[in-house]
Amino acid sequence: MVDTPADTLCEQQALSATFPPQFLEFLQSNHINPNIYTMHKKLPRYVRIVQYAQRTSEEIQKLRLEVEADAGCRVSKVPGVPGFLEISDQSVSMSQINASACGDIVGMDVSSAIAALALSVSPGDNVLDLCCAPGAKLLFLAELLDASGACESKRGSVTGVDIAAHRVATCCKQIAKHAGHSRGHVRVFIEDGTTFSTLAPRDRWWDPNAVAAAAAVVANADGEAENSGRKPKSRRKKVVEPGKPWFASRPLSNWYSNSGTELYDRVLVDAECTHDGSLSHVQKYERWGLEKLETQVIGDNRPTSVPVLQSKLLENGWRLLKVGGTLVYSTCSLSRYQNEYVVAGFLSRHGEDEACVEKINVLDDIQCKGSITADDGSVAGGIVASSIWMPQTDVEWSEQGLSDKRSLFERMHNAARLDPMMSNTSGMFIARMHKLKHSPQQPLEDEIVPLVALPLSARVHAHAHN
Ligand SMILES: C[S@@+](CC[C@H](N)C(=O)[O-])C[C@H]1O[C@@H](n2cnc3c(N)ncnc32)[C@H](O)[C@@H]1O
Repeated sequence: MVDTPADTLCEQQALSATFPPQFLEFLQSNHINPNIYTMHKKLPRYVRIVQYAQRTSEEIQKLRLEVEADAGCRVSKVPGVPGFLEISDQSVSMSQINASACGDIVGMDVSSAIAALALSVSPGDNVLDLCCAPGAKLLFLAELLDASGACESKRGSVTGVDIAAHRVATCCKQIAKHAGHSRGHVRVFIEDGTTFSTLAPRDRWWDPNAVAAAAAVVANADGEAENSGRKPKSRRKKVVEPGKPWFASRPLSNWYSNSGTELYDRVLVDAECTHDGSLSHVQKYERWGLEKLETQVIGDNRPTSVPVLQSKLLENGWRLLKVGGTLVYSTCSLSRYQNEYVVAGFLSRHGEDEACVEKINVLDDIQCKGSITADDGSVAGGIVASSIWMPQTDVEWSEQGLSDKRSLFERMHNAARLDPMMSNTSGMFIARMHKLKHSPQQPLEDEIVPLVALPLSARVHAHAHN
């Protein structure tokens, strides 16, 4: 069904009436188009097929048809994004799909998949996920690593870090439920990603004979890791404690008794943000009470404190990355203060000989594969990325006070935005960075800031309403 301009206008007016004024002001001061929230019902729902690489094409086709029958609408594969299905009707609930209850599929937006795929995980990589909970990307990365042949090469690991204990508990539960074979590579820490310093597991730590033992590790509902049966009772239960990792696999925990010597090959900084681009996140507040949008999304002066946190997470992720390695910085915010200005601040501390923002090849692949086509030949859409934000004219550069900073924006032109108004996905910013050499010296704590802070007037305003 095609919307008329009158439909769209009504939706926009309804939005202005429903969102709390402070949230609308936050959108305005962050240059975020409020109309993105009219897209939620128009976008498809995306799901990921768990353990995709281990399934035959016949099994995948059978699963797709089962999901289609339960959903009662068209379900198609997403071109260029292996293992993802698109359910054409966003209002379909996961609870009505049997494959979800059986753990064969999990809900995950394609924008998140693109952020993880942008890392280009290769066989044997040691991957660090610095803001990992509740674990959607971590699980996907573990599967990608497994599918890349980690099992055969006996190398590779995924290390998750998150500061929020309750979210790590959910992450551990997800690993226990869905990671299957790939859990043999995973460990998770409750720690502050801005100071996390544990190095990657040593090369060739992994013993295929121990995979069965890894399967005996489960996480209970409180986020406690248990080893079933084998150890004396006194040692059986390990509560996940700050500073101590929860191991999804015994071989990895055996390794941990030795100290790490390696930096990471791949680092994902899927940073804490105001989640304003995640349409499903904002949608949840319709059930929880829209007034909570103010306290939880923009309360505690978050619009100004979060970009500083993001800059510190990015800086620490970079410190832990090998020369020759790849770091992906992503957020599900569409605020330039949390995206372009954070990356520009980072590039101002790391010269062209140290850091280069690379093309996100997977986006090209997805976009060139074009529209999503169902088996019946009908076209459902297609994923389209937008360029980063930057002033367009000389006047705009000087108005923004960025005339002498152009080169920083030019250096990041390969980063991308997924804007729900045109991307056919939820909102996401993705920058993929290649490390050319180590920094001669680490920046001082108070130097680690975004290039531009939220203007004072907007800051005072957000603060005055708290
Ligand atoms: C956007 S969410 C991450 C989503 C996750 N990557 C996924 O795909 O499921 C951001 C996460 O950052 C975590 N976080 C916030 N501050 C942090 C810090 N200082 N160190 C590590 N994690 C932090 C939050 O607890 C939250 O789980």
